[in-house]
Amino acid sequence: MTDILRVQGLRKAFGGVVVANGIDFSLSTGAMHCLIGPNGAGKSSFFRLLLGEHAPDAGTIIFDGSDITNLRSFQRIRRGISVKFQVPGIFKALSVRQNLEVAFQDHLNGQSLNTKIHEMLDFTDLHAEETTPAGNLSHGQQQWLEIAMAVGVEPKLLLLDEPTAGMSPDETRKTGEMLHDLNARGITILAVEHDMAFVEQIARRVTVLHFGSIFVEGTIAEIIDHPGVQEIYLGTADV
Ligand SMILES: Nc1ncnc2c1ncn2[C@@H]1O[C@H](COP(=O)(O)OP(=O)(O)OP(=O)(O)O)[C@@H](O)[C@H]1O
Repeated sequence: MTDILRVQGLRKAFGGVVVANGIDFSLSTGAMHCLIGPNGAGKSSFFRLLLGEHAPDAGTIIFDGSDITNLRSFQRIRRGISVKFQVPGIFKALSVRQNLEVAFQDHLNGQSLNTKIHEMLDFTDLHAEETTPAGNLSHGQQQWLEIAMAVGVEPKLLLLDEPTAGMSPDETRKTGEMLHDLNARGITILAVEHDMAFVEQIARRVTVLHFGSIFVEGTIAEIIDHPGVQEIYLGTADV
């Protein structure tokens, strides 16, 4: 299987704070992968480096066979990277439909735009809320709308930063099913997540980030049993 993403020696510091300390990371095409690590490990910074929101001090990012290290964010998005950050990125005063229109209007128009909107309303189970202002949706529905906005443009790689934060157990389970569905449609998924039950539901492999470096990678069972991982979560590891 080919790698959709290959990161080598990625480094970034803000003054004395090193957020990426020579990250080497690969992601197979079609993977469902989780990135975990204690608070401040550098997970969100890693996403911002992948998306081009931070310029790295060193290292390379190869996406889908091309070096994208020096591309701007919009160019990376155009090549097929889509992201949903933790902070909701929906327009709360606009209706569900209008949010989807805003997300897709640069890529689709006319009947194809309408078809895609209906497909995404089905996918999120939000048909009944088509004209509801997005701010009136439940927390889970807002997150699903944003996932739909991120995937309607048919990305190759979807980055999700804590997609289930603040969700009820039911909403979390449903989100896991939606991600499996997207993965089955061919979208590679990399998610930052704290909820280990959710990690278990979606991830085939897990990478642990600690102090801006890859600490260990393995199956969920290997990660849960890894004594070093337990230590870094307890804050006693000397890495
Ligand atoms: N723009 C910035 N300038 C200075 N320091 C930053 C900047 N962005 C992040 N940091 C610092 O880098 C470290 C890593 O932050 P980051 O948000 O990437 O971690 P995280 O693993 O996503 O944490 P959490 O799980 O709490 O979201 C933190 O100490 C943070 O304060």
